[in-house]
Amino acid sequence: MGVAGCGKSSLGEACAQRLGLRLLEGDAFHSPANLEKMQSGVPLSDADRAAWLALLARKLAQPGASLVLTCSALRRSYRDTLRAGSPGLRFVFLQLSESEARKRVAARRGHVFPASLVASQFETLENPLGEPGVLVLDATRPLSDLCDAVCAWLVASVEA
Ligand SMILES: Nc1ncnc2c1ncn2[C@@H]1O[C@H](COP(=O)(O)OP(=O)(O)OP(=O)(O)O)[C@@H](O)[C@H]1O
Ligand SMILES: O=C(O)[C@H](O)[C@@H](O)[C@H](O)[C@H](O)CO
Repeated sequence: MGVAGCGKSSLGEACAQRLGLRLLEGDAFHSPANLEKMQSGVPLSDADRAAWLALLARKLAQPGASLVLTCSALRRSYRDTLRAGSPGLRFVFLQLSESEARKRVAARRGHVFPASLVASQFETLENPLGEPGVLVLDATRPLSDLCDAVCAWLVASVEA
């Protein structure tokens, strides 16, 4: 989880590969209306995100589902929607400054999400620190370090 550009897709893919889990790209499940809204520079509202989060929660809660999901999950209530049917769910929060996020998003070409929307991501973001099952990582660390940290955390929590 985290704002646009924090590295969810990059780290999600690396972890899924390392752990032999399926990767579910949350962004692939946005409705055409949501995609169009973001593309035209309008931030999504709670109402816009509700059906998307409910769909992702259902996917996570499918029996036998063992997967890595990339999802912005910016607010506590959004994370609680995802947790509802999946009590073992863990979140990795990739923490990045607004200026670094804007730089990363602006450097991407052909992506639906414009750099002008980065500020709204930070206005919506509620830091998950202190919620159950959360690992906070500095998103500027090298990808392989981040992947090591996630895997070590997961293994430790399974063994505990
Ligand atoms: N640990 C990292 N260090 C440096 N650059 C990174 C790191 N992780 C990702 N990036 C770069 O930052 C950009 C955004 O990464 P990525 O697409 O994985 O983020 P995201 O959170 O999935 O973004 P979005 O939700 O907007 O699709 C990419 O150009 C990627 O190569
Ligand atoms: O909740 C949201 O506002 C969205 O999920 C965004 O975070 C983007 O889809 C994503 O980051 C793509 O760049």
